[in-house]
Amino acid sequence: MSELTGKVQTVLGLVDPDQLGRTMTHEHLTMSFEFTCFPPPQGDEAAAENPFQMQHMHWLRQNPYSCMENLKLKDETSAVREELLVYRKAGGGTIVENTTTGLDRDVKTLKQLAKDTGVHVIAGAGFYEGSTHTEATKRMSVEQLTDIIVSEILHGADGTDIRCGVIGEIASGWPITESENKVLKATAHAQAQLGCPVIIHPGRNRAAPAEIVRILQEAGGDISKTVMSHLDRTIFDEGELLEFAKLGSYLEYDLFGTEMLNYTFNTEVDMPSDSQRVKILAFLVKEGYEDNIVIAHDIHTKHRLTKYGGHGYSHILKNIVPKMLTRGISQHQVDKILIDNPKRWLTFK
Ligand SMILES: CCC(=O)NCCS(=O)(=O)O
Repeated sequence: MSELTGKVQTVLGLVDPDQLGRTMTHEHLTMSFEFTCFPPPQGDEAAAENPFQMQHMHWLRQNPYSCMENLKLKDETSAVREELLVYRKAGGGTIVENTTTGLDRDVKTLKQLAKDTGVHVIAGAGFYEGSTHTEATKRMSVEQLTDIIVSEILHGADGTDIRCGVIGEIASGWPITESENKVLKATAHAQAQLGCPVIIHPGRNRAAPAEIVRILQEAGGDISKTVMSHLDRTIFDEGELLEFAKLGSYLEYDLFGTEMLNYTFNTEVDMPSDSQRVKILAFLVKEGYEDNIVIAHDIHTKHRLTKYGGHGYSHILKNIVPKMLTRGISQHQVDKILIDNPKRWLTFK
């Protein structure tokens, strides 16, 4: 038993799990994604330089990662503050903010946003994808990486006393690199010490989620306290999804609000629509996985903010929940997905 046992750790301190309310389990409130910038489609070079105006929004929705300006969510703290106030009004209580080292994590801003808006914010410990690992990170042993993650939860992140309440998003590409493998093992070791929640961003390959679960399990991780993110763009076959679900992690559909034809990160992938996402949730519920589902928007670019005509952090509460209720998911099951499952996951053992 530690002082964390039975509690949830927000950027403002420990809270009773019952205080969380409706929770988006995978969002970003401030981060940089400039390192992912892709060249625009041929002939569209000028479009990537367009100002953020209504007439350019359709292009941005189709090519979100080809406009450098779009990748600087960190410049939008005032807009995000306004959005969080709307989120509260819409019935939201908590946001899990998964920005880890490599994405320009800013826990001081998270703390200020939580104070200003009354939304519980839970910050993420650990490291993003291998391409963002510094040479020093790559040289570290699993033990050194574990110590850093544990310290971000017990003492504070980035030279502050602001403590993280979840490990992740811990990200890997495909195939998993040596450095990513060490970070995954360190994640499992830290989780075994602390009894804390973990959230994973798998590589964009259907084999990635199960491979990561295997690595975590072999290193002593607790899969029942682990969220597997981004299943919307990773596993498409229903049989494969059920095979993965049997492994016991939380199953996260977290790209609600994104509808794009050409998914630059993996052009083989047909990104589902929100209606298709709801259909998959209904399928998982029918198959008995209502206690494992969590959902979110994973906002990580500017164009998804309502300030720029995007869907914002309240889209699920305002638009997706009513749709779920018309597609065979009961209010009780919706409450499990938005309240009970996140609460159970986020509570330290
Ligand atoms: C930092 C945000 C992030 O990693 N988002 C992942 C989006 S996707 O891989 O699912 O397209």
